[in-house]
Amino acid sequence: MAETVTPSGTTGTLLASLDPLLRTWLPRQRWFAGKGRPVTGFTPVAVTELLRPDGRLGLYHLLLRVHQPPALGAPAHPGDCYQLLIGVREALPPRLAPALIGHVEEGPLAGRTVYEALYDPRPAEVLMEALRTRARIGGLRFERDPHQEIREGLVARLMTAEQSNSSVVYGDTFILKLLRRVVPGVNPDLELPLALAREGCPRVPAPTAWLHAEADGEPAGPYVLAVLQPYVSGATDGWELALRELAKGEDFLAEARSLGRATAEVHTALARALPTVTLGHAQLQPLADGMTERLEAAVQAVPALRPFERGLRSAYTALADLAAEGRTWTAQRVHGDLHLGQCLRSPSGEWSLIDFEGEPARPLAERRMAQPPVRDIAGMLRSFDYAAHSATPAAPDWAHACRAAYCSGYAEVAGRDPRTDPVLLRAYETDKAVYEVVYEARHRPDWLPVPLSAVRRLATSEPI
Ligand SMILES: Nc1ncnc2c1ncn2[C@@H]1O[C@H](COP(=O)(O)OP(=O)(O)O)[C@@H](O)[C@H]1O
Ligand SMILES: O=P(O)(O)O[C@H]1O[C@H](CO)[C@@H](O[C@H]2O[C@H](CO)[C@@H](O)[C@H](O)[C@H]2O)[C@H](O)[C@H]1O
Repeated sequence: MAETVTPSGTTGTLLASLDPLLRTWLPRQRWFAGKGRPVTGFTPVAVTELLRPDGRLGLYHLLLRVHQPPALGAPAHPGDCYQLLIGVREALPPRLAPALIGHVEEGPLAGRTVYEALYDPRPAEVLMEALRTRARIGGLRFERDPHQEIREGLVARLMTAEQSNSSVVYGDTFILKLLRRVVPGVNPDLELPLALAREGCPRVPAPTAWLHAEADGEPAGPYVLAVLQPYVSGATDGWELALRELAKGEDFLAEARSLGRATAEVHTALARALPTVTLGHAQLQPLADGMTERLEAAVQAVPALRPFERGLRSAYTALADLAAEGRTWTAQRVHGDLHLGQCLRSPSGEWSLIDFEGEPARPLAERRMAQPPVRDIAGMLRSFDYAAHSATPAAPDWAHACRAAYCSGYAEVAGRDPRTDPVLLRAYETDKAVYEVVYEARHRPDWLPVPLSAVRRLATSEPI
């Protein structure tokens, strides 16, 4: 992509002054995916001046390629591209102290303070105004659904939740998600909600506006940088709600059933909106091989898995055997990373599904592939199990009942019960549990017993 030279200075000098500050600040951010490897430099992909720094405030939009040595055993890589919004002020007021990036020592911004601009309502409102007016600034294209209105003057606040990206809420009316690690091409976080909106599916907030950056010479097309959706005000996510009911000793059957119905509504609409394919032996064998390879890598990383390896492997060979006998399955676009935390319940009891990005660590092309819908169902079944095993004492019967209610709800809408396909379901649930073992070993070792208890069950193929 051609870089946008800022009107009041050159990209080079701006970056030279930011470089030492970003090297220490960037790896500390929750959304920075390259943790554990030093940052050795930056290349600008695009730098756009959104507000010229005057005595009070300046604002830059940056797309930066971040150079790092490759992870051990990984091939050389040009570096991930990140989206940053950098504010410039003479000094930061105390309320913006957590946003500090540092003090610039040299160049045109010498003596100024730079900071993470999303913490500051004013720059966040500049973004909203650009979306509202469908602005074109440098290579940035702010787009809006012409049928949806955005009221002027909505007050912005940054969400403080632990996230892979960053979100700003505007007056309890909209939420803007800024993607942090970006790649050129269609992003399922915009693609799927737009497709669902076209189908009239009410289970996903319909995108109101979005931000693209031109990507000259990139065959995949422009970057998707941000998506604005209606904010589900007063919502509680499914994970919080499930834990709350568990703590009260209450069942979660009606909600689990309703979540099953919501998942099926989304799957049915996606199957109408986007192509479906039939998976036979030629597709299933590599899919089962991929699951086996992930298991082998997981056993290397987490030796506690070793006693179960043989039993878990049998889940994948059973799937490949069925395919070899001529069994086929339909695949379609799916959510790709569904769990209770991705389900929001409005105060009136309606469920919405959010975050269609898929597993962010996987390549875009893989995240956009058609997959058996059971993949999402397996994710939700694991989530009920997670909730039940994080309660004290663990409540396996609670999980069992929720899982059954969820499948029944799904069947009511989709016309097919996932439990009638136990081999496929077990393979996907096993793959997810193995992923979770690695995830917990890396990020939350105290939680490792939760997926390990499922591994024990799945290795002996107990039915759900
Ligand atoms: N439409 C929405 N209405 C209300 N809250 C939302 C909405 N979309 C997202 N959120 C909140 O923002 C959080 C992060 O959103 P998500 O899309 O999962 O971002 P990330 O990919 O960074 O994890 C969610 O956990 C939820 O609490
Ligand atoms: O939400 P993310 O896309 O960042 O997903 C990652 O983190 C999740 C935890 O926050 C993790 O989910 C696992 O723990 C959840 C409870 O905290 C549980 O509801 C999920 O079922 C379980 O998989 C997810 O695996 C990981 O990719």
